[in-house]
Amino acid sequence: MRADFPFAAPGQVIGLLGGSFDPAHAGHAHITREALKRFGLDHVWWLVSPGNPLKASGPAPLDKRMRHARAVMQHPHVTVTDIEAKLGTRYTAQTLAKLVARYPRVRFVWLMGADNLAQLHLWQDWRQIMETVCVGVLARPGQRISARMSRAAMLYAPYRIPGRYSRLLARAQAPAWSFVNVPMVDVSSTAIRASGAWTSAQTG
Ligand SMILES: Nc1ncnc2c1ncn2[C@@H]1O[C@H](COP(=O)(O)OP(=O)(O)OP(=O)(O)O)[C@@H](O)[C@H]1O
Ligand SMILES: O=C(O)c1ccc[n+]([C@@H]2O[C@H](COP(=O)([O-])O)[C@@H](O)[C@H]2O)c1
Repeated sequence: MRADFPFAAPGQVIGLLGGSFDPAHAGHAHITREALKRFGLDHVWWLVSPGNPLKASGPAPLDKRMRHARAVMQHPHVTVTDIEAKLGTRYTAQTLAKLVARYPRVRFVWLMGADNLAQLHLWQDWRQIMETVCVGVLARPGQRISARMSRAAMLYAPYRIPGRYSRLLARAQAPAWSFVNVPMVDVSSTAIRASGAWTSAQTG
């Protein structure tokens, strides 16, 4: 295994939080800490995306986003990575296929905020994602209803693990997903960008 890919021991359960992180903020850090606890994860890897395939405008340079993400998320069980740039993937289904092949004895759980569950049916090969890994969804302000009524939530309703049993997700067989009603932090990258603070930020 190449040294620039993070280490994971056989049998470990790794949560993957993909995002633009343009910029990373307290909401990302909060759901990551909650995910570690609520889904019984050993570790979380942040996948700082080369660029969301559904977003028209490109994000800030990857190295700037990585530096800032590392400053925001300092936790012994969290690693900030640019794995997708290294793998040459942008679509989550492709990323997961490559990670599963590269780490055959590791269990991956895809993590996302409720807004992403509401949109999941627009992602490339989204059903393949649901069939490949377990999915942990964390509440986000204003998104509870759209997430619960989403196409993904409806179609995969029989495979939902109730939030009170969310720790079972780590050992479940895909398809399986769980929505947890964690306390919410009302922060977004959009709002930070709109404030101008990120454009002028010199991180690192
Ligand atoms: N405050 C939050 N509460 C819950 N989930 C969040 C929050 N902020 C981000 N997330 C989740 O983190 C992941 C990465 O988010 P992303 O980097 O797009 O941040 P964002 O604040 O949603 O950005 P933008 O405003 O540019 O869309 C997504 O799954 C998103 O749902
Ligand atoms: O695979 C797709 O079609 C796809 C479409 C939209 C978003 N994603 C992924 O979803 C994650 C969150 O994206 P974002 O930009 O909302 O932070 C990030 O890992 C993206 O690569 C993936």
